[in-house]
Amino acid sequence: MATQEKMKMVLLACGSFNPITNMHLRMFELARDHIEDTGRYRVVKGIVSPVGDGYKKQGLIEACHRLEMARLATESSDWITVDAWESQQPEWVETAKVVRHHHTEILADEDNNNDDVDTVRCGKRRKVMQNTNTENAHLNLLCGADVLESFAVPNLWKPDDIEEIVGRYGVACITRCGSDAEKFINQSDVLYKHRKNIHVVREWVTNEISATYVRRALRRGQSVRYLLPDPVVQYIQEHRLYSAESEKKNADVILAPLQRYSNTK
Ligand SMILES: Nc1ncnc2c1ncn2[C@@H]1O[C@H](COP(=O)(O)OP(=O)(O)OP(=O)(O)O)[C@@H](O)[C@H]1O
Ligand SMILES: NC(=O)c1ccc[n+]([C@@H]2O[C@H](COP(=O)(O)O)[C@@H](O)[C@H]2O)c1
Repeated sequence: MATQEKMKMVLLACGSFNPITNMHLRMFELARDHIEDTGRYRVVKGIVSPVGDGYKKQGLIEACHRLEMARLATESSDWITVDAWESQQPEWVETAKVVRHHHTEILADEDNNNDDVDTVRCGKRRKVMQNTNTENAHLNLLCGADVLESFAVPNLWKPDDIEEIVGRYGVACITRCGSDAEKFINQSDVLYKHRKNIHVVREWVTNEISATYVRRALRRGQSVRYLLPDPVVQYIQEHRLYSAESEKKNADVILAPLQRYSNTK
């Protein structure tokens, strides 16, 4: 019996990463195991995409620091990378747009690879269409169950964006204390419709490392070692990040998506 070719899958995590924690890295490993276990996919890449400063979340420090910490955290990984595109946009970018951007990049990479193969085979450059198996490149948004549940918060997500993310691309959702992903999917018509595109990934070692907790510990001068990769702990110390002052950033500002969608009514 011919073995079916596995489809390539890229995992994209969008978030504040303020700062990136060991749990963020673990999410990638958990999702890769789960998705490869289906026997249908080969997870080839993980992308960390820190949100831009325009998101205006309380306590969000500058993107350049969050990016650098994410880079330090992933430098020893052979499959997780950091991408600066989202954080470099002048305004906050909807997650659906970020997903679209990365999917386009992946397809372009695939085309280039196919092009190269063909160039070698034919000895001359020509436009290749027949080898371009775009069906083969999949991208899932990787997130915690809290993000999935945030789809129900009024004025936070555009319904079309949810439909696009879940229907066209798919989601890998890591369970989180206090969230019931399966129940939420069952209660949401759009998520139920696309339930086959949602991988609910169970974290059996319930783990509540959160960036909020890490920032609080840092403000109190408590150790955050082993919650974050060592080079990230060092970077935070060197740059004296996270203080009572930094936590006040954006305190009186409305979160960018709430601002954008409340104004369009
Ligand atoms: N302990 C955890 N379990 C499951 N998912 C998590 C956990 N921590 C973070 N995530 C997920 O990681 C992604 C990026 O995290 P992000 O930095 O935005 O949130 P966070 O760590 O919860 O930060 P904050 O505490 O500042 O809200 C999100 O999809 C979030 O749901
Ligand atoms: N409408 C949207 O596209 C929308 C709304 C809220 C949050 N998000 C994204 O979800 C992520 C959530 O980050 P936090 O959990 O740190 O708030 C961020 O990347 C943010 O851009 C997207």
